[in-house]
Amino acid sequence: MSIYTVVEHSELNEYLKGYDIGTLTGFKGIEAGVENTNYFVSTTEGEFVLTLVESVSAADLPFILGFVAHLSARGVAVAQPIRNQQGELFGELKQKPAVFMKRLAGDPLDKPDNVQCEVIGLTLAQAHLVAVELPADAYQNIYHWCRNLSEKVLPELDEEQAGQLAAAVQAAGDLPWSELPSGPVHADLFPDNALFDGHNLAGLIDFYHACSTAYLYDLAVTLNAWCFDEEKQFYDTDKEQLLLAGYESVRPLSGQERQCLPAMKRVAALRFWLSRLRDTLFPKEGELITVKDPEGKRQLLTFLENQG
Ligand SMILES: Nc1ncnc2c1ncn2[C@@H]1O[C@H](COP(=O)(O)OP(=O)(O)OP(=O)(O)O)[C@@H](O)[C@H]1O
Ligand SMILES: N[C@@H](CCO)C(=O)O
Repeated sequence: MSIYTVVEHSELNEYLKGYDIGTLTGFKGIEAGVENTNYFVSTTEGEFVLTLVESVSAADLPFILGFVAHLSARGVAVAQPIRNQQGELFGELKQKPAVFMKRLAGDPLDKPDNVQCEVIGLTLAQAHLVAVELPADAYQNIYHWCRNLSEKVLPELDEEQAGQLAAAVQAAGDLPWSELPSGPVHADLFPDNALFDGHNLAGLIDFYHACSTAYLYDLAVTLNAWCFDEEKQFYDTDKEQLLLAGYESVRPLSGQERQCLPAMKRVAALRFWLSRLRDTLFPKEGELITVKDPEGKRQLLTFLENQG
């Protein structure tokens, strides 16, 4: 469980006065999640989720929340952000940016099935199609991000892992990043960021990694997260084909994107190996914190490297 910032009843009551979503009837810290503080909030008007944003600064939120609001307005299945009485998508509580979203009905997935993989592929492509309408602000060069973080992490690794990490970072730099179609993307579309009710997708959540970068990177992150079983060390090719088919039914890949996909899956594995290493080696302070195991992502990278 990750609750970095504790909110008292009186503080939430006061904060709610800036919104037109009723008065507080109850709230509870949410166990899932790694990076932000989340509460389920019940009011006289309905059910909401309050996020105290710990992982990015307020300066990043107009892009992130503007992206989510745009997806929601264009009919993509996402949690709808709530505006306050000033029309803003976030305010401040306990000196943290604070966001209200409508609470979705479904549950986060643990192990997706084949149909859910197809649905998520289709939804991801819908998001990419609609993202094209927005300026590609907050561009993130994933290769530079990996290279910078690797410099911090490398001295802490044994020789074998350091060698693997350095080689993977170098390979990430070989991709033709500037030629690949880019725009705003989710960038962290793991199964726990998609709420499903059976096979019905209630919506995508947790856009706090959103940035503008190659759509293919977003697809690779999603493929790895939905199709690779970290416990069994098994990349499910049926799921991969279905997710890709769902995606391409809406947004077919170009020849160049298709050619770059295997290398991009390795970049996506590297990216999350690095962030999990960072969170393990340099943990944030907090009340109750969950850190995911970096080893699963290193093994995924090894698996993908062996595939060639
Ligand atoms: N709009 C929503 N509707 C219903 N439940 C939600 C909603 N937003 C968040 N949740 C719940 O809160 C949990 C944590 O949310 P979220 O994944 O955004 O947290 P986080 O700390 O940013 O996590 P992550 O580790 O994925 O970065 C989700 O797993 C889900 O149970
Ligand atoms: N989805 C990430 C954690 C939050 O970004 C991971 O599994 O490492």
